[in-house]
Amino acid sequence: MSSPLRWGILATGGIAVTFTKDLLKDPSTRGASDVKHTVTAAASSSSASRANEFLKEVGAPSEAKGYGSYAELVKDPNVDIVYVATPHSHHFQNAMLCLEAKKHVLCEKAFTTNAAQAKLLVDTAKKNNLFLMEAVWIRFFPICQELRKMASDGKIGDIRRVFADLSLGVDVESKFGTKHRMTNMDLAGGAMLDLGIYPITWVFQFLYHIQSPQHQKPPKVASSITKYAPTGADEMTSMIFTFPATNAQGIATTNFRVSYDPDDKNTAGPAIRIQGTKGEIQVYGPAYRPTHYRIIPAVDKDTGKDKAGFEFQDVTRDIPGHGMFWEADECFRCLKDKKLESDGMSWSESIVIMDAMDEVRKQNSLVYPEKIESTKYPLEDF
Ligand SMILES: NC(=O)C1=CN([C@@H]2O[C@H](COP(=O)(O)OP(=O)(O)OC[C@H]3O[C@@H](n4cnc5c(N)ncnc54)[C@H](OP(=O)(O)O)[C@@H]3O)[C@@H](O)[C@H]2O)C=CC1
Ligand SMILES: O=C1OC[C@@H](O)[C@H](O)[C@H]1O
Repeated sequence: MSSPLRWGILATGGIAVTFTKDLLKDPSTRGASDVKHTVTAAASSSSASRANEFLKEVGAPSEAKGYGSYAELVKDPNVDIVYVATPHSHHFQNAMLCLEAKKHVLCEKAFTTNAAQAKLLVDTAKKNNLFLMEAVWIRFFPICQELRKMASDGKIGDIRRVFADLSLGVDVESKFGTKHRMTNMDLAGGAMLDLGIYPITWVFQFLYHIQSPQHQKPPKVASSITKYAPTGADEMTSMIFTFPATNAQGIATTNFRVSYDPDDKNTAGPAIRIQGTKGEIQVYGPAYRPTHYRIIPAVDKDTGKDKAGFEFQDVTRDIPGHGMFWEADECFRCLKDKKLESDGMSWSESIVIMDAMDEVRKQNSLVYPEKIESTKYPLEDF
């Protein structure tokens, strides 16, 4: 495909601005010469003027159209793919709108509110021969690709355990209150769907994704949730995933009240530890935007002799922007190769993860309002 991929942006909130600015960066600044992106339209559910304001703010081409409804956006013949950037409560309805209008979709995380909705999106994409991907952007960071390759090449031996955390350390009452999308159950608020998806992704990258197909079995789940009493959203969630083919364990935690990095200086240590029989990979920086890793070789505990066969390494990888362009580049490449799904974030893996999060919610009686858990499409008055 030599012409640019033409993006439509559905919603104009915080992440839509960040993503679109990244998308419009010159690909050569990240060393990519095979991709081209443009923005041809954006829509805001509030007004066309908000959409036009957004297009100006992100520096979109002057011909890009601003719409006052999502329904108009998906009818635009100059849009190839839609980036869905609404709260997770709305992903199912919004992504269905796009797929039914025969548009390819990149849908923000968490994919949907439950696995049943995710399965329906996948069925609809398949039926309509469309590309669909959950926007778990870190999967496409070169640093993550490098670490997955290193681990699958056996550098740290058999991986037995992964610890991963993404916790904010905020005063929930003053920072979010009850209406913010992070705590509002009507918007599928809560730590797990918003933040927990990252530690879960780290666990899955190493204990599921890089495993051979016969080892890619859904994990057994044990979990505990503490709720934010005023709304019932989860504010502290800890999960243990045991993968049946290897018996390896992934411990994923997320928490609004304490931080993975309380002093913003990494004094607390790595946010992620990938532990193998020959050594350990430690990842620093927030789980959603890692920039730095260490590899620690293991020694034999009895003899003190090296077990690893490699030296300690401390590596920093700069990100030439926010880092969201890499997932957009993946969309371009998949479409160029006529692939409906990405190997980096496959449909089946998104569904296995949604299933695991459903199980965490079931174990802790965490239920969202019926309307946003519904698999009916379209839902009136949504
Ligand atoms: N990948 C990443 O790094 C990040 C991803 N996210 C994900 O992106 C999604 C959106 O998050 P974020 O941009 O921070 O959220 P914002 O609240 O900033 O924006 C959400 C936008 O969705 C639209 N919207 C439609 N219906 C509603 C509704 N009922 N309530 C609120 N907004 C609505 C609005 O746009 P309009 O009025 O134009 O229609 C709104 O501006 C979430 O799913 C989140 O998980 C968020 C932050 C970082
Ligand atoms: O995806 C995300 O990553 C960054 C966080 O600050 C944000 O809440 C979350 O949605």
